[in-house]
Amino acid sequence: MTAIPAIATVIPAAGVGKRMKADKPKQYLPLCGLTVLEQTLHRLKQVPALQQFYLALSPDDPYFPDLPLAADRQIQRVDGGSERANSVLNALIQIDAQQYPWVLVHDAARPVVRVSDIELLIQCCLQNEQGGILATPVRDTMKLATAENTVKQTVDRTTLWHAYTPQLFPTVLLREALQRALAQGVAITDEASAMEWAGWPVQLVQGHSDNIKITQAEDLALATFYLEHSV
Ligand SMILES: Nc1ccn([C@@H]2O[C@H](COP(=O)(O)OP(=O)(O)OP(=O)(O)O)[C@@H](O)[C@H]2O)c(=O)n1
Ligand SMILES: C[C@](O)(CO)[C@H](O)COP(=O)(O)O
Repeated sequence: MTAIPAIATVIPAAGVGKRMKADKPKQYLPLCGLTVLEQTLHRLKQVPALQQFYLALSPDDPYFPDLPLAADRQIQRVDGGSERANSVLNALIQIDAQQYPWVLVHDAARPVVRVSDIELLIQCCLQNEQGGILATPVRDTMKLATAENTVKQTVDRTTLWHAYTPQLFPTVLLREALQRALAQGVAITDEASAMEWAGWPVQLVQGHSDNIKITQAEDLALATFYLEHSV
């Protein structure tokens, strides 16, 4: 077993949840007696290596101060940005990379992540000294579409994976990669895409597909099922 150092955690939670079409951002919707954000923090806090949490919130977020989490001294609030990548970068800038050489980034909107999968990701990355992400191989037959939405061809699925969070990288490398990629206008949908763009290897660590992202209304019912059946 590799010795695990303290790891900083960034939680992007500054989105508005357009696709959810609710009366508040999805991270504040109720899920099994807590908010989505609280469920996510509850999972992350069960991992002993995760010690300091940088929570990126909209600067005018009116909901967070009412949660008990607001009094949690392990949580540092930072201002979110216009896109997810800007929110993550704002948090990375606050982290002392000497104290926390590795940083784990996890969406507030993924409340069902398994503690054992987070621990597996940490173990694989530290053991191989290489950043990585939780992911699962695609299961269905995959099609490449034409502009007219007809099938151009069937794609080899053996090399295709779904990318999830958490994603774990050396703090300095991720900060530099994100800064440079954003400055050059590269489209960055997750941390791995910045690291790939900068030329760093990214491991795929197989997790579980119940690590869903709450995106649309029906996802809440599925997350409720998974939480109630305590995966
Ligand atoms: N400017 C942004 C946009 C998103 N996020 C966060 O990034 C995670 C994943 O983003 P997504 O699911 O796209 O959330 P939203 O942007 O809120 O959703 P939508 O695209 O439907 O508006 C969420 O925890 C969200 O709060 C963020 O911190 N800052
Ligand atoms: C980071 C992410 O959750 C990985 O699956 C995802 O990229 C978030 O953004 P999306 O636009 O909802 O895919």
